[in-house]
Amino acid sequence: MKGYPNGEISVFEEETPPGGVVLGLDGGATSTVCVCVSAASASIAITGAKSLPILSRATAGCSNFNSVGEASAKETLEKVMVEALSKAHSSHSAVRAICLAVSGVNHPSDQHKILDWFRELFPSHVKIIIENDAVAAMASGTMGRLHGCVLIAGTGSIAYGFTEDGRQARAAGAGPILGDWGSGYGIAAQALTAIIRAHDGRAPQTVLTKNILKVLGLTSPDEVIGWTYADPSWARIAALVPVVVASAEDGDEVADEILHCSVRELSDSVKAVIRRLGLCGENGKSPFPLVMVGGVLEANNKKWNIGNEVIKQILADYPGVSPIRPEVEPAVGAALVAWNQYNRAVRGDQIS
Ligand SMILES: Nc1ncnc2c1ncn2[C@@H]1O[C@H](COP(=O)(O)OP(=O)(O)OP(=O)(O)O)[C@@H](O)[C@H]1O
Repeated sequence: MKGYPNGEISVFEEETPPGGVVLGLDGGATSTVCVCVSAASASIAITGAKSLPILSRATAGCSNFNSVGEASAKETLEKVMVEALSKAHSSHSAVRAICLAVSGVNHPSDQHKILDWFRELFPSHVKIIIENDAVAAMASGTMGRLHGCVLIAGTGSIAYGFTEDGRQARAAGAGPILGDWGSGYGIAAQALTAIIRAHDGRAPQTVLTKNILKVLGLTSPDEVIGWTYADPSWARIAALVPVVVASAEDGDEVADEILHCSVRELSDSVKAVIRRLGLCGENGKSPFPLVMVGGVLEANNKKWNIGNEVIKQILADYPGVSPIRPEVEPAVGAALVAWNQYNRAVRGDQIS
């Protein structure tokens, strides 16, 4: 996920800030980002409550253990935390809380596994929160509050929801083989399939053929077969979505139908989560936020705006939805979750 302003990164000349630091991690299929922020409760007031002042930011590769294996995922997460701490002139002993929001965390056993990796690295009083990366995306739009729904559509897609009493539900996000047709990969895979079907005479001709061949530097649909086998990585395929959008905007019905299918899939995923959690209340109109994240939803195309079409479909059934497009990146959302938990615990201690 790209293009967030992320606020100013303060150059912290001194040692660890008084009051310690918290870490927020967003671990995705493409990259992992860790931000280090001051744990002090005054830090939000300083920034006018829009975000947290970021002391440092570090990036690394994929940390989804389903994709790269457990050893590599652990090494990546550890490396990115060490780098963020070092850039903030801080150390493990200054850490007060961490939120690791990592793709691939789908079950309590995944949370236990990752907790086992890091429990010994930090003092025992450090609060370590392990969540799916959708949690970071949600929190990036709500100042760390976990209530409402988040829809992510980048290379992959997932809808995730949270009730105020802590229940969670998700829909889609099972990967391209298990039908995430609303994702960037899903859209592009359908477009490539449409080219092959048209070439065979099994489906109508489409301008997608000319447009995609041009972008890939190929001359015949037969060559598309070799192109996909050469490197079937999800992000490489998903990168073709802008060609599908441009073809639809030029009036191609096949491309247009693929985008409509994506809108249906994405809005159906959100609606399923809303229904299962009862987020819309008994009258169906209770207000709740819907955070929208990812390249497929964020793009501001000439005519075809997938994000806006998804919002329209959801509002038609659930008028209480307030769409939010976050101004900070998901790693900052993860830091807000850790910051909130830590400061809530500190306030609790002060009261008791
Ligand atoms: N103008 C556009 N309109 C629609 N989609 C676009 C546009 N530009 C880029 N995209 C798509 O956005 C997707 C990438 O989004 P993003 O960068 O959020 O994904 P990612 O972070 O790599 O994936 P994930 O969130 O699944 O880890 C790709 O499918 C890309 O083709």
